[in-house]
Amino acid sequence: MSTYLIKGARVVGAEPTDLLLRDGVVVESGRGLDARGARVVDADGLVALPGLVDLHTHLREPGREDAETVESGSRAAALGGYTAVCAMANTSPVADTAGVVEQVWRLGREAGLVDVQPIGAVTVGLGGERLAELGAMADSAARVRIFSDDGHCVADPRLMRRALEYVKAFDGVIAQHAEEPRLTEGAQLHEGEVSTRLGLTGWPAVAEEAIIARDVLLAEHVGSRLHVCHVSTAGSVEVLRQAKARGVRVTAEVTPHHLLLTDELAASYDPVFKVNPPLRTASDVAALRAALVEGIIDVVATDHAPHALEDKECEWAYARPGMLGLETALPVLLSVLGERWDLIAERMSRIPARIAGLTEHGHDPVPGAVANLTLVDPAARRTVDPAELASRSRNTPYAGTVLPGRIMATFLRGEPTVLDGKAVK
Ligand SMILES: NC(=O)N[C@@H](CC(=O)O)C(=O)O
Ligand SMILES: [Zn+2]
Ligand SMILES: [Zn+2]
Repeated sequence: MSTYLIKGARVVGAEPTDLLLRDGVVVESGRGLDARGARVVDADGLVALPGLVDLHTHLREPGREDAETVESGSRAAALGGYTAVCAMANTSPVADTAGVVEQVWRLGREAGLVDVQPIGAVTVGLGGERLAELGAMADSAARVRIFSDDGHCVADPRLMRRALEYVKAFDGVIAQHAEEPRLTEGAQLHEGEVSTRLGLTGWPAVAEEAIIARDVLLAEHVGSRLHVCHVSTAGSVEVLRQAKARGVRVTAEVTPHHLLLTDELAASYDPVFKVNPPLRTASDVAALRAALVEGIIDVVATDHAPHALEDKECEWAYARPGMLGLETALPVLLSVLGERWDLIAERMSRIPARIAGLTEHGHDPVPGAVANLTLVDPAARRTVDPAELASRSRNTPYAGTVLPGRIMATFLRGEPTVLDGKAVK
């Protein structure tokens, strides 16, 4: 294993210090450390953060390797400053057995760019009718702890209750895609002024809020952990606020795009802005930002959703929903929050690592910690160019946008996955 000396990094924004990485661990910190044969990484002006952890990534393998693979998605993640990602189960075949989650887990190990933690499906084939083999997935080599039918809502309250009860045995969590399907049939974008103006069927905020309200009550009733995926409305924030005040074991995530973009973009009819849940209004965006700062929303998760060209470059109504996120998440958060490094570390690394039970992740790079970290240049500004992305897909909503911050290096267990802003393999 190699030894690296990172010179002059501001750990979570503090005064510059050197960090010595050896045998996968941060072994020493302080000013003017002796290189002693270590490879030196100049981090002058850079901020060191604990490696980012994404609770919600679509890697598309197995099944849609044309859109993304475990390897290409892992590379995109490393370039985005991530050291761990949780891979959603809506692959083909669905990750609803020990065999499939172990396959994804093994592909992640082979790629070796980030830790890939598979999420297991809640129901067989995401069909919403029968519980999948949750226990077998938990006991597998992949040690699954998060279960989700993401892409679909576990709409049946009895199944949702049973899933919540089942995962208690191994401190698992159900991550719900909160969408009452009967309220979103044929929906094309957020139900509001813009949908009325365009004459398109809307996806009402209440379809999300009604499921969150039901699920926090179910989680409270059975004493289980619930995680709410991609929260997108001001009303959802209020439901979560009340549940948390009562002590319900609920956590929630928001995506970078729901913190920055609004439904006005749908008026362009450019399917790159089609996503589920849909982009909402400016007042929802403001409420989500405030909730993230306050902690009503616990984490930022990308919902990185790569899609092949033919699934995106078509008419709005036929386009698949979803947008890329891994390579732009931190720059978007910097533009939304500014250089609030401790808050960023909390929402993008420490808390997501805790929710996922990834004990090696989410620790600040200080002596004794596993050397999972990323180095960010906060002074850099970059124009997003889809052609430069490591993802196999091109569906970023930020093409041509100038965003602050650049990830200059990422280390996974002391080995660089990104150096000088480029992937090392
Ligand atoms: N977010 C999306 O619009 N799409 C996701 C599914 C999902 O996260 O619900 C996908 O798998 O493409
Ligand atoms: Zn979803
Ligand atoms: Zn998703």
